[in-house]
Amino acid sequence: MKEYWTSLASVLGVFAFCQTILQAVFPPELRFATVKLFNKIFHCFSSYCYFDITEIDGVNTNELYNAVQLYLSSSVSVTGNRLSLTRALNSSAFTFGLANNDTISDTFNGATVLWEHVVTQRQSQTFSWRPLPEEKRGFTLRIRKKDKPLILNSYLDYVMEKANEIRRKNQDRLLYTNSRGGSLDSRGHPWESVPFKHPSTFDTLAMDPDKKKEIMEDLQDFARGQGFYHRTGRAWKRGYLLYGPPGTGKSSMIAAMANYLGYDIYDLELTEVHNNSELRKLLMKTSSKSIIVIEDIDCSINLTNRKKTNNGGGGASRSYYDSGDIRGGGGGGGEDGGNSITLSGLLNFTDGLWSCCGSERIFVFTTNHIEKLDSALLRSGRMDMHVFMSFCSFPALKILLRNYLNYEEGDLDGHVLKELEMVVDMARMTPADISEVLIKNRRKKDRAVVELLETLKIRAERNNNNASNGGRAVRRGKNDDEDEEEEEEQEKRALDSESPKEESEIEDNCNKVEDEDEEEEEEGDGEKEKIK
Ligand SMILES: Nc1ncnc2c1ncn2[C@@H]1O[C@H](COP(=O)(O)OP(=O)(O)OP(=O)(O)O)[C@@H](O)[C@H]1O
Ligand SMILES: [Mg+2]
Repeated sequence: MKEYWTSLASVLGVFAFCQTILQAVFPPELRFATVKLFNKIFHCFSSYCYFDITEIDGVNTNELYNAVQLYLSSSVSVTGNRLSLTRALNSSAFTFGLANNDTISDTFNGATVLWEHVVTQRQSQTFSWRPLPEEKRGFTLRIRKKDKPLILNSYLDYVMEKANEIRRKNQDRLLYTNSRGGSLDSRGHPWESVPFKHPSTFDTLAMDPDKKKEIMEDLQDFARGQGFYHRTGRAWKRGYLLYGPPGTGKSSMIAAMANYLGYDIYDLELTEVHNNSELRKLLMKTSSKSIIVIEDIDCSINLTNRKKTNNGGGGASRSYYDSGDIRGGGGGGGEDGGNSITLSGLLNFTDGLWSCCGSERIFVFTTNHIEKLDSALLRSGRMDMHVFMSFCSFPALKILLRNYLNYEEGDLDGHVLKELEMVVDMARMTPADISEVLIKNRRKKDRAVVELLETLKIRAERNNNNASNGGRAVRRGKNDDEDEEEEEEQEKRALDSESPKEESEIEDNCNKVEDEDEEEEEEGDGEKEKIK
């Protein structure tokens, strides 16, 4: 032990002697330069190079720092001994982090890198427009010099991508709205957000299973289609138009889409947007991987501009090109003089050059009255997929029975099922109406089914009577020389062909819901014949 202390004392003596010599040889003003020089010489011969990624870059937060922190959280949670734990606002998951001044190694394409989390006290408060944290934080990335091209080209991109993935997985989706009449928040952001917690999924959505599958596949193709969109020179976006009577699940479908893809929702309140340029700014502030929704599009956009030049229906697309608002059309026209958004502004929003300022975005418009929409708005490329949300069909009814009563197909009496199948189409009830009947009696399953069957039968009978009364009224209005049999045959043909059937269904429903006016039913039939 004595020997140990003696040798330690001699080492310290030598160290003190060297320090004295150094101080004598190098005056204080040269000392700093000498250390720098030694550092440089050391780095010249070292096979490593170092990159500092500081938390604050000038006055802005360095996105790469946050990304690295998140990226490392996935590997750190497995290997680290001392970890920092955080839970971000709106997040439902904990995030692990590298503790202060700790290191972790990572490999990428065969190259090994070392990350160090460097935390130091900020020496003096330098001048800044905003208060800076007391600690200076950053990551130092150590890589071999020979790996530099590989790491700089692809590793950092990979880190960013992985971090975004983790963020999406950890963070609850957000629902944004612009309902502040165009004012900005303290960060200059025009959207305000709340966590998006809608529980609707494609599993709970009551609709035709084939149609549902088609939509889910379309969404998947879109989400995985970066290469395809790039190759074909198309902006990476897709438009869906959901149309149908109220209470058929249009809003529920949007929530299911967001939950399926893990996207945020931007619910655009058009009545709060003052002009086209404001609309464009809102678009610019939306993020990728999001769904931009305009509900009840026929009610929210002022179509008077269209009507001014629209010579009575039919010429909708012509009005787009003829409209005075199109003067500034290429760049989002109409904003120069007006203080309201125009149809051309909306078209540019969905399809103009500015619509590609982000990527991987879905536009969803909903309406109860597709016939009121301008054909320019409906064309492919803007609204790529038109989804008719119809009255409750038998397959959809089975989904509702499963959702609300926990009934699987085999649980119900075969005879009851057959009866339900027979009346459900004729009843033309919306899933919302049927849900209400089921919710009311959800504690007494048998009663729920009996009451549902009764309601369906009553509605079916009423519709049947209405149809036969309406049919008679139409026939009364026809010229005497028209052959009745031929008329009936034409009606049958119209019902057989799919899309006119859907259109007539909406109109029939609207007539029923709004005023059940016989005259409107006549108009509906006239319209149906136009489509034919
Ligand atoms: N297809 C459906 N599947 C499951 N539930 C549905 C469906 N349609 C409607 N519902 C139920 O009815 C309620 C209203 O539906 P939703 O708001 O989606 O209808 P909507 O078509 O958007 O109506 P509106 O045109 O009035 O906006 C929902 O909360 C949901 O519970
Ligand atoms: Mg809705």
